[in-house]
Amino acid sequence: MQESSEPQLKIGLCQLSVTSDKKVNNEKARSSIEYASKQGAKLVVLPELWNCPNSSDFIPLFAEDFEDEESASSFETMSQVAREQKITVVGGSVPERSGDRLYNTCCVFSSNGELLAKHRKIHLFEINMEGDITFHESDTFAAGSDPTIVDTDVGRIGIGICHDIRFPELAMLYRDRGAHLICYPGAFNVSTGEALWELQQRARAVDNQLFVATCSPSRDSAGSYPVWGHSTLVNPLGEIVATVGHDESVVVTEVDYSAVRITRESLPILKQRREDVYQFIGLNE
Ligand SMILES: NC(=O)CCC(=O)C(=O)O
Repeated sequence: MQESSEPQLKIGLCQLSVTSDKKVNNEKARSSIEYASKQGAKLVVLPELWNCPNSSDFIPLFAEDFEDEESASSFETMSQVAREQKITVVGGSVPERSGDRLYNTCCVFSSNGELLAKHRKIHLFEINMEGDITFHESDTFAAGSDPTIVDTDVGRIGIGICHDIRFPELAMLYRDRGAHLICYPGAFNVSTGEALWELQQRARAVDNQLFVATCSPSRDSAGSYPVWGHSTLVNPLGEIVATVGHDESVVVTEVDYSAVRITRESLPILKQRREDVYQFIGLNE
């Protein structure tokens, strides 16, 4: 197992209140990253759709073509602040425009501000709970089709966005490729959040014996989408290291990568897998 050169690091989870003013959102992201950095964080995670209300009216207007500096103020803000603060940024997600498509995209920046990776949300959120919530993310966004695993100054990180957390196969793939931390910027909703948000994080962490970090917008964010909040860090035993309620807040906490090795040595479940017994390919056909 390849361990990070820095086995202990501080991570900042920036649970931001999203407004309908992109400039304000960019400034909030900047100041929350600066704050986390002052507390010693070497890695920060921003929320899903932190620069834009989660609503089909706003998303096309706020979308950025990352190749075009003029349209990409959120992209540029993340790159700049990463470089200024010498901090790795898992940039939550922002709407990305590529040709005539929109993607829900997480950009990861190195501590010198270089774009290391771009994750386009793979599993778009679809829900129909009668009398409660209906949401069809695929009405607005196209789905990505690539897993994203990225080598940073602070270790090898797998990236998923919100609903991606419900698919254990993606987390297993990241674990197989050597990730010791999976970051899921997310915005679970209040109808599923209480029962499932923490459970999904702990399940992905405990099954794969790695850290899971999540970061959500706060409940009072603009738009009609009811956000659960509760940004959290979970360790490889499935324990909550730090979490927060639904208000705007920056959580700075510690990731101790040695916990991955210790957990895997003491409970070697990953070596006990019986792939001769369970084969999934073709199950749905
Ligand atoms: N933004 C999302 O993908 C929401 C996912 C969610 O709330 C769920 O229950 O899944």
